[in-house]
Amino acid sequence: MKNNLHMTLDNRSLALDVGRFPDGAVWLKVKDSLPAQANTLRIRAERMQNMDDFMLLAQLVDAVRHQCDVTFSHLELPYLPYARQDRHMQPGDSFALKVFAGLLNSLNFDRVLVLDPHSEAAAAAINQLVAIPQQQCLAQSASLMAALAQGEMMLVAPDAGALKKIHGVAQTVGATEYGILSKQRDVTTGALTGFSLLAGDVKGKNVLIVDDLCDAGGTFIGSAQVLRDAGARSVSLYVTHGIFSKGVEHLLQQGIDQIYCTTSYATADIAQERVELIDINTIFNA
Ligand SMILES: O=P(O)(O)OC[C@H]1O[C@@H](O)[C@H](O)[C@@H]1O
Repeated sequence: MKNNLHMTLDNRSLALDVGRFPDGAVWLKVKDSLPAQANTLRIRAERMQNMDDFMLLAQLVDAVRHQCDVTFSHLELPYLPYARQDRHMQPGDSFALKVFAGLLNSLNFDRVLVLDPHSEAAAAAINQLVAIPQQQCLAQSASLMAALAQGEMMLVAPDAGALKKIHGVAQTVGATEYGILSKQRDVTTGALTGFSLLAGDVKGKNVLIVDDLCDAGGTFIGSAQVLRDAGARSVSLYVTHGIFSKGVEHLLQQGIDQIYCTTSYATADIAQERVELIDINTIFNA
């Protein structure tokens, strides 16, 4: 079983072992000896996806605090699971982010650092949340920053959610204008319709669509079509969280020229000439 947890106590890294019992329950062990006291516990929980991952985190917190009096506990959670289920969307649906936040809050972290959460609901639901903003993540790509700083690319927000953040990105890269698209999603079926360019002259421009995450990619394939119809020369995509549930080729073959994303969820194996990964270590260390 792969271990996605990393921990330090007062900057000393401690080795962990994880596994699964025959009944399916997961187990975790801190292999190095724990001190009786420490000032700061830091845990990085990478690619958290399911309750096994959460149980391992909870077990790690319990194992450490059982033997060690810790003054401050910080969690780095690059990808926030359930972030998109940020309200009761339909009758019968659960507000999954709130349910998950309740579990996370029970671990009593003094700080929970999350990269570019999907919406403001995350900060409302999770205690002590520190959101690392989209622009701070994007800014760790030297090639992207150079292209944007030289005015070689025009920023585009693909929908209302992304529009809330694009201003911060524009300020960081010194862009004076950006394009705005709109789309509609049927929350029952997930189907996307009604792509349109609301603002921005993209004719002859290299554009960069900026959003928090890419899942199946429909948002960006639809957006790329509209942007190309409006005369865009090339269409690149930046997302903080690359789920790419239909693969990156699905996007690269349907109107997206270049993809940039962090390693909050995406793994190294998708990197290629047209896919640049931004290491989350550089973001957390910035
Ligand atoms: O179109 P796909 O990639 O499936 O979904 C990604 C979009 O769905 C939204 O929640 C995200 O913020 C993004 O705009």
